[in-house]
Amino acid sequence: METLSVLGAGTIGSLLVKAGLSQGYRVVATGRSERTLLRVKGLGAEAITDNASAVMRSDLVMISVKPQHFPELAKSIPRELWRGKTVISVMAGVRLDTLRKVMGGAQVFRAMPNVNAVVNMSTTAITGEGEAKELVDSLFRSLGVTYWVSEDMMDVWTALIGSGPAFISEIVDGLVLGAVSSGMPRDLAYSSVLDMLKGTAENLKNHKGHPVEVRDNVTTPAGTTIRGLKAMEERGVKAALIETVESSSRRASELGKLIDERIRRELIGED
Ligand SMILES: NC(=O)C1=CN([C@@H]2O[C@H](COP(=O)(O)OP(=O)(O)OC[C@H]3O[C@@H](n4cnc5c(N)ncnc54)[C@H](OP(=O)(O)O)[C@@H]3O)[C@@H](O)[C@H]2O)C=CC1
Ligand SMILES: O=C(O)[C@@H]1CCC=N1
Repeated sequence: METLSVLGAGTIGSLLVKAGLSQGYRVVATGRSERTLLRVKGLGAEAITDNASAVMRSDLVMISVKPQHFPELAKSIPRELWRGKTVISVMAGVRLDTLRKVMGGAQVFRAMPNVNAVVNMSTTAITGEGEAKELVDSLFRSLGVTYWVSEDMMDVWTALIGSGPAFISEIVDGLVLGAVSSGMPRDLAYSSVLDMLKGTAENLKNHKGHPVEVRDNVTTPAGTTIRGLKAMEERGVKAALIETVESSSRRASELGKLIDERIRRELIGED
């Protein structure tokens, strides 16, 4: 049985632990706090604090600490331990080039799943090269669907798909509040808006054309929809959504640069 380690078994790391277990790996997970360790133990993984030992014992290593914690994590693992390992980072922004600087001799991939992995509906982008490609793909397929993309798509993917569930949740909350404000009980509004969201996604997928065509099919002249659309235009909802993704994507590349600079300075000794 092969061993997979998950360094940083938090929100996403725990889902990676579940994926590893479901694929038949022996899983070693790391964390700092008792709470994190207890949670992954409950999932059926071995839980430890020693990252170096976890890497040493595994064939496949997933890195799921926050990007800001990566330099500290990297410092705690002797470089020679990475040789021959397959490593998958899910950290936002941190580039393959930066990871390879730290993990010379490893086969390195980046993946960007989303929290919908909790219901096996993650939409995961993966980038990287090497013979482990199929193995990496099948791990993430156990959490939903996968797309292989070039690395220059990863920052915008992180914004659109990684952070996307937060943006959609915010929109859902706004719609529900609108219904409550118009007299509908909250529970009814919430459950019906989720069904409508699912139905709209299926409808758009089936339609295959541009989403504005579906919008126009709903919009009766002088009817109800056009009044709502006008309010959206007046409040700049579309512009706000464009800026949401742009801004979030800029942050991903900013994080990537910051971590790269820290790795160069603190681990490679470059100025
Ligand atoms: N949340 C999301 O929807 C997504 C997140 N990501 C990426 O996943 C990564 C993790 O995010 P998320 O799961 O939300 O964050 P969490 O804070 O939930 O998880 C990070 C975990 O890392 C652990 N950790 C930190 N430093 C160390 C260390 N030195 N050794 C061992 N464990 C350590 C923390 O342990 P402890 O709690 O014990 O301190 C924590 O459990 C990020 O890089 C993020 O960019 C990617 C896609 C989606
Ligand atoms: O907010 C973040 O930085 C992470 C990356 C994608 C989702 N959550």
